[in-house]
Amino acid sequence: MQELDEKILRQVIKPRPQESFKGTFGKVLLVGGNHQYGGAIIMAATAAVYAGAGLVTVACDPLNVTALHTQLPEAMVIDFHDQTALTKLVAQVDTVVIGPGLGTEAASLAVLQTVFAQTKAAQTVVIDGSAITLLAEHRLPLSAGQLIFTPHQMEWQRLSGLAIADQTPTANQAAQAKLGGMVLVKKHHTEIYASTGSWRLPIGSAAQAVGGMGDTLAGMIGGFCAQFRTDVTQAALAATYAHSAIADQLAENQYVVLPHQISHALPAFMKKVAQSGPDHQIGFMN
Ligand SMILES: NC(=O)C1=CN([C@@H]2O[C@H](COP(=O)(O)OP(=O)(O)OC[C@H]3O[C@@H](n4cnc5c(N)ncnc54)[C@H](OP(=O)(O)O)[C@@H]3O)[C@@H](O)[C@H]2O)[C@@H](O)CC1
Ligand SMILES: Nc1ncnc2c1ncn2[C@@H]1O[C@H](COP(=O)(O)OP(=O)(O)O)[C@@H](O)[C@H]1O
Ligand SMILES: [Mg+2]
Repeated sequence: MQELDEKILRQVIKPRPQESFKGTFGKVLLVGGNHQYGGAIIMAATAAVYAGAGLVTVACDPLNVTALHTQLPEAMVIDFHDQTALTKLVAQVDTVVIGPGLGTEAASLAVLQTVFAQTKAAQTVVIDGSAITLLAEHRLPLSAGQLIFTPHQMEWQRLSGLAIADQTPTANQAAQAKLGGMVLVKKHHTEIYASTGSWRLPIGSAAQAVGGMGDTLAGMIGGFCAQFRTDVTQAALAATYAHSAIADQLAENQYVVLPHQISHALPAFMKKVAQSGPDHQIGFMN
């Protein structure tokens, strides 16, 4: 297992080409946010927008639209119960993030089935939160897209069948091989498994143990994969590293770090990375 380090940031986050427009930087659809968990999809969408995705659309329960637009007017929105609109939109995006606050009721399952059935091999699909729990409960046919699973340890237990105590690197790698795609087992020192290797995140702290922290990571991964799509694995690794690197910088002066603070810090952090040389310590606050 390789230690992930700061180099991954510079490998992925480059100065933007000036000959460009919003379409150059990718289209992301985020699906989730039922009646109970509107905050989750707002945090995920905020992360995708602040990470630099060119166009961001949210498919959620219409109850959350006013709250979403109050925080994030940059995002477009559709009702996730509208199967026709959802199907049409899935076909138009590069990346789908599904699961933050999706819930596990019948309507949530129908939404997940539509997204899985409509996504194609060229698309990246980030599967988080309730989508992982639903998948573990219902054993659905998987999406044809490039899959990135982002379970916390209990979600990984549900999906892989490995009890938390048995989630060793060897067992996790074998479970990833069976599942396909990329798997981030989120915890203190998150582990990432892909068919091309495995990585351990050596940074991050208990200041991040706040609801919504994973929703924010899922949105960041979506934003990075859509924008830096030449290598989706590298993009997901860079997003994971950036999420905790920003949290560590904020935690120098804060007892807890709120998920939205990571998103709000992203543009300045990414600017520093894009203009930094190989020996430069990246600190967006200094
Ligand atoms: N503001 C919002 O709208 C928010 C909405 N959210 C949305 O809620 C949905 C449900 O997601 P969820 O993660 O909250 O619940 P679930 O999947 O039942 O897992 C919790 C169970 O697993 C256990 N557990 C063991 N190890 C663990 C570990 N390392 N990390 C975490 N848990 C661990 C844990 O143990 P316990 O805490 O009880 O000791 C408990 O028994 C999902 O869609 C998500 O996006 C949230 O993001 C919050 C903010
Ligand atoms: N003690 C900790 N040390 C480092 N990272 C942590 C710690 N606690 C939580 N995190 C990080 O916070 C995120 C939590 O994800 P998740 O449980 O899905 O949150 P939520 O669903 O509430 O958004 C993960 O990225 C995890 O690695
Ligand atoms: Mg989560």
